[in-house]
Amino acid sequence: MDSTSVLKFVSPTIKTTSFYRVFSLPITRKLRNYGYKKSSDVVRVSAESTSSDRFSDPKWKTKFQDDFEDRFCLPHLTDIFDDVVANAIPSTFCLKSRRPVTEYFADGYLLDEKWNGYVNNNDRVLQKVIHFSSPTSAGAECIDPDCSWVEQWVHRAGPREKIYFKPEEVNAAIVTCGGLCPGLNDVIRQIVITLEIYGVKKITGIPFGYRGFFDDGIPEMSLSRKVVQNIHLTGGSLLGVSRGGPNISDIVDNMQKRRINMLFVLGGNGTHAGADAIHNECRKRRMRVAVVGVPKTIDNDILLMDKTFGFDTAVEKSQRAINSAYIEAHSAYHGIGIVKLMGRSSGFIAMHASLASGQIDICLIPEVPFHLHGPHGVLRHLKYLLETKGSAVVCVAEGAGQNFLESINSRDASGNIILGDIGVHVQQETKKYFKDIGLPADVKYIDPTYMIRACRANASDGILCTVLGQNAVHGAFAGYSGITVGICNTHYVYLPIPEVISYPRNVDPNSRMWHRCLTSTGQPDFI
Ligand SMILES: Nc1ncnc2c1ncn2[C@@H]1O[C@H](COP(=O)(O)OP(=O)(O)O)[C@@H](O)[C@H]1O
Ligand SMILES: O=P(O)(O)OC[C@H]1O[C@](O)(COP(=O)(O)O)[C@@H](O)[C@@H]1O
Ligand SMILES: [Mg+2]
Repeated sequence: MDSTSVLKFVSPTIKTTSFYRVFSLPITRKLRNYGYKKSSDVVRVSAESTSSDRFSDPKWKTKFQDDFEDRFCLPHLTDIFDDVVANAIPSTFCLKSRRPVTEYFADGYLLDEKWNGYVNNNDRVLQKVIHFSSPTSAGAECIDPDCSWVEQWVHRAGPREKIYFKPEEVNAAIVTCGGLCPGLNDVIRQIVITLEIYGVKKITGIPFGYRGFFDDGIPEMSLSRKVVQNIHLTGGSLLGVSRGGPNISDIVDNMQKRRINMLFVLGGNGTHAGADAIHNECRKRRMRVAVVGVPKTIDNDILLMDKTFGFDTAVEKSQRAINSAYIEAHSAYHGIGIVKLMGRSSGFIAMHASLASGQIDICLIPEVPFHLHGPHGVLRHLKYLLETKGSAVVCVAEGAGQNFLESINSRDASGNIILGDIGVHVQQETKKYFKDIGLPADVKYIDPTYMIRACRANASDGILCTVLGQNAVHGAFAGYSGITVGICNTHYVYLPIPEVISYPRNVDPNSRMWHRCLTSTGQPDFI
């Protein structure tokens, strides 16, 4: 396959809002997925397949930045309603006083103070903080063949001094979709508490994901600080979750019927695709509605963020399973422990859990192909480990090695491909291999998936959920819609939904983190 055909092949799946996107990270990752492992390859491929005079334009950086700014511009009620600017009011979210504040404002500021703690609409956060000097640097993400540095700014999250909804007119709803994830209750709690601080009285919980908009048999839940006060002390979602559900038009019909004008949507890529479609449908119908997402993905597979809530907890909770596998393996004669961890298409949990434990000899993730059999295969290395160390522990992400499994050819209610069980497969192949070669091996398999997912959030996720939940409400009051919240280089940001879900975020096999994992496990390439 020549380089041009690679680009042609990948381009339909990529949003090409402009030429400059060709050199941006999404394609870099996509190309790597198609066998171009080094950044140098990526740049070479890209450079060959586009006219090089683009970069000889002295203004290309400015154009790139303008394009970036356009893509990351946040949809706002003022885009479609002319009168909302005039109707914006000083924020009712008071940072400094417990008194009712509206009467103390003049032009949005407390009369006696210059500082008010609000975030200016023009505040920005730098999206990329490393200047890679060469495309061959580990994990390099280059936008041109020289790996030039171009500042890429995204919008800072937080309370604004002007708000576009009168709290007494707000009819807020919260919905949690997809699979469970530690921290869902923490986010629900913070959204409710923050809405109440703004002065909102009508807050509804939509039960069981998008399904709850449709099924009249499932009663909605009225939410208040009193109801949510202690919900973060348990895992799961107070509202329930589900996959699949009604079409967008039916959801928006239902929102209209219920007069919902602020919708907070907690979920992963699928949920966010739904949230963006709801936002667009509301615009089409000229509804004054703010739709704001909070990314929930235990797999950590959403783009542009340091991490998503629940991920830290998942890594922490994995430690018990890994340690148990280690103890079992270590205590047996020729013991092999295998642990399967979540990660449909991204191996972040497996990689981080392996790094954290220091007890893993082999970490297998979807992003890095491997052989089980053969001279360089996993099984041959396990034999070596038994002979040299006496035991071994394997951590495998659920999406790894799917090429070894017969495709089940079915999808869940949301359209996600149902994966084969790679953990069971590795266990069975390991047992068979050692039986065949006549070497005793005591193989133990642990799958802690649902025990991990159902846990309550740990302290660091608890903080992340708190900030994200609060910022979601600030974003809605600020008049944004079709946005989501995230943490970017330790700062909190708002991002347009399409930018974070254009494809799943993956572990970069050329990143320092994956290399660190390899250093820690000591595993060779299994190819
Ligand atoms: N492309 C899409 N457009 C609209 N809704 C979607 C889309 N993909 C998934 N959904 C809906 O979003 C919800 C959650 O999706 P799912 O894939 O199960 O979880 P996650 O949000 O964690 O990826 C489901 O109700 C599903 O029907
Ligand atoms: O059993 P379920 O509900 O289909 O969930 C399994 C999936 O849930 C996850 O934990 C997270 O998936 P979502 O982000 O789609 O909720 C995946 O890692 C896993 O494949
Ligand atoms: Mg998903």
